[in-house]
Amino acid sequence: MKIDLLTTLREKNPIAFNISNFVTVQDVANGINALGASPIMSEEKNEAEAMVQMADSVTINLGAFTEQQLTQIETVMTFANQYHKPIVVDPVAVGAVHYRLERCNELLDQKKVAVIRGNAGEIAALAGVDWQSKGIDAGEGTGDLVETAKKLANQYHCTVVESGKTDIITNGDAVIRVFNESDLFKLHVGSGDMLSSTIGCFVGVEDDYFEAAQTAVVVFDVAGEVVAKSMSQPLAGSFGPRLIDELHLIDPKTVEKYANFE
Ligand SMILES: Nc1ncnc2c1ncn2[C@@H]1O[C@H](COP(=O)(O)OP(=O)(O)O)[C@@H](O)[C@H]1O
Ligand SMILES: Cc1ncsc1CCOP(=O)(O)O
Ligand SMILES: [Mg+2]
Repeated sequence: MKIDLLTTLREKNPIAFNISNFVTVQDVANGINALGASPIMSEEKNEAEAMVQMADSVTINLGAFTEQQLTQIETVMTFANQYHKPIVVDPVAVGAVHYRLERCNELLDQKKVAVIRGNAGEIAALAGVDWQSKGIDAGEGTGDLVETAKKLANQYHCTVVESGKTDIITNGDAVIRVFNESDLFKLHVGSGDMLSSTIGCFVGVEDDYFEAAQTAVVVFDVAGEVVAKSMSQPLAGSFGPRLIDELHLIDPKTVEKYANFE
């Protein structure tokens, strides 16, 4: 666990190119900016090469893609592979919508990605493991969460972050479990999108994507935990802005103090 990557990130201010969704794009942009990276979003295929050339990483969120945006996504991922820029994929609701699963499988079969970050339902769907997803949420299942994440990581030779009460991070062999968590994450639509984009920020400054993902998850989860502990009641509308506040304020010593992982 390289917690000092947070200092490196704030020194380098990496450009994090995000193809986002209209639901959470502002939270994602503000979370990246607060953390210390530099967000840029685009929906225009014709500027894909320029965007990828200047970016340190690319995060692809499949939350609300259209047929036209899928063409932009394919173009961006092609340039990201060509220019050796790490790609993070957030496969929103692929466990609930077969069309999305098919498109995401095609992208993963054709392009090289650094990290896939999803909830248990999304990771299980991509790994071909039986699970009952529920819309954008994890849903229910009996599959082994660790084996499912490892299977997908080995399927695409990448790092997988399977988020949940315990976040599971694996490169297909080693496994890190992060126990920091807060129920308030579930109250805030966009928590997963923000986690994926946070991972995008860290893979932009660290070539060991397994390490980068670990630090991103711990920083993000500890930030959420610190905010939740400061709130006397679960205020759904306040958690998001306070999480962005904490992503700006949190320092490596606080992360070190509260980090709970194995
Ligand atoms: N049941 C839970 N209890 C506490 N924290 C959770 C729970 N599920 C997810 N989280 C946290 O919420 C954040 C977003 O993860 P998740 O909700 O799984 O993604 P998504 O929003 O894409 O479904 C992660 O930091 C994760 O640790
Ligand atoms: C509600 C919704 N619909 C399409 S994308 C989206 C946001 C999903 O955000 P998260 O997966 O972080 O909860
Ligand atoms: Mg999600």
